[in-house]
Amino acid sequence: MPLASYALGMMDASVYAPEVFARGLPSTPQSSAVGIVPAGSIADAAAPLLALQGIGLSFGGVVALADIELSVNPGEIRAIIGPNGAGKSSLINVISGVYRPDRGHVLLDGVRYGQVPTQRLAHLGVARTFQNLALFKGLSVLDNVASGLAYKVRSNFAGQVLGIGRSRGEQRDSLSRAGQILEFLDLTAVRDRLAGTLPYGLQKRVELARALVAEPRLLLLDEPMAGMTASEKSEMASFVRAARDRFATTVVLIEHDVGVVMGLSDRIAVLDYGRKIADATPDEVRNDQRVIDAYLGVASDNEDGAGI
Ligand SMILES: Nc1ncnc2c1ncn2[C@@H]1O[C@H](COP(=O)(O)OP(=O)(O)OP(=O)(O)O)[C@@H](O)[C@H]1O
Repeated sequence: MPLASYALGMMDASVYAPEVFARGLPSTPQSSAVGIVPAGSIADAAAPLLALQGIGLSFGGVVALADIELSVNPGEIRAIIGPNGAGKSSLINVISGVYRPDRGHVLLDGVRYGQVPTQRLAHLGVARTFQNLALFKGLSVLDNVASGLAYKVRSNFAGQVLGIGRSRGEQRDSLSRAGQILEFLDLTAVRDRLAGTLPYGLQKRVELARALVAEPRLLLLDEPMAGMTASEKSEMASFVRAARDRFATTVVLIEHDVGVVMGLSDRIAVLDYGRKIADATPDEVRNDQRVIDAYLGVASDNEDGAGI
């Protein structure tokens, strides 16, 4: 069985959306496929791509998020920063449908959604990477990236195993799209290597490629530069910016390296004890006394805060 078929066979192959093979994604998610609920009005052109309204989330007695409002415009690179325990991971898990908030709503293009099974997230036009690498280490780089398109495959498992009919065409399309993304992210030289044998920084870039291959409307990056060297971080920042420019993808990222965040983001939301204490441009955030007291004054004393 070809490795790509193996990867595709492990994924949800129940829904196929041929339009996503073309550049640009449909402006309305496939609500019937994912069980999302229209918010009551059709999104207008000026609406943010992502809106969080009054989000609250607690774990037992611990308030992780309190009354969070966030509005992310199409094509924006938006960072979420804050001290340890501030609520960053909780927020990205709410946006990506892993957690259902106790209060409030998440709207994508004006359409509300709640808890979404991970394999359904792609149908909303949302892709994410993970803080800890989540690649198929025993598969090639090419097959890993092609697996980012598995949710579109409509052929059945037998077709994939035998490589016949519609399945063969879908596989060819997926591998061809994966090859293009690898070229874009300067990974062609390692396309046939097993993902698990690559240096850590390259594996993080392969994860970015897998998330990008479906040209998501919203790309969520969970600490994309964690564990990287300074030069790898700056390279990754360039690729994230290039991806936004090329695919008009909106990016929301969590990142501890404040120096990288300041250089990469259009706007930055700062969390502290589950509350948003600032939401502004990098320059404004850098000079915000509340942010300095809660975070930057501390962050600049450690390695991650260098260069703010
Ligand atoms: N699954 C969970 N169960 C119980 N408490 C949790 C859970 N996840 C998060 N918390 C708590 O919610 C608060 C916010 O945590 P969260 O991980 O979202 O913060 P963070 O800003 O991502 O922190 P870090 O930078 O250390 O990753 C913390 O007090 C944390 O202990």
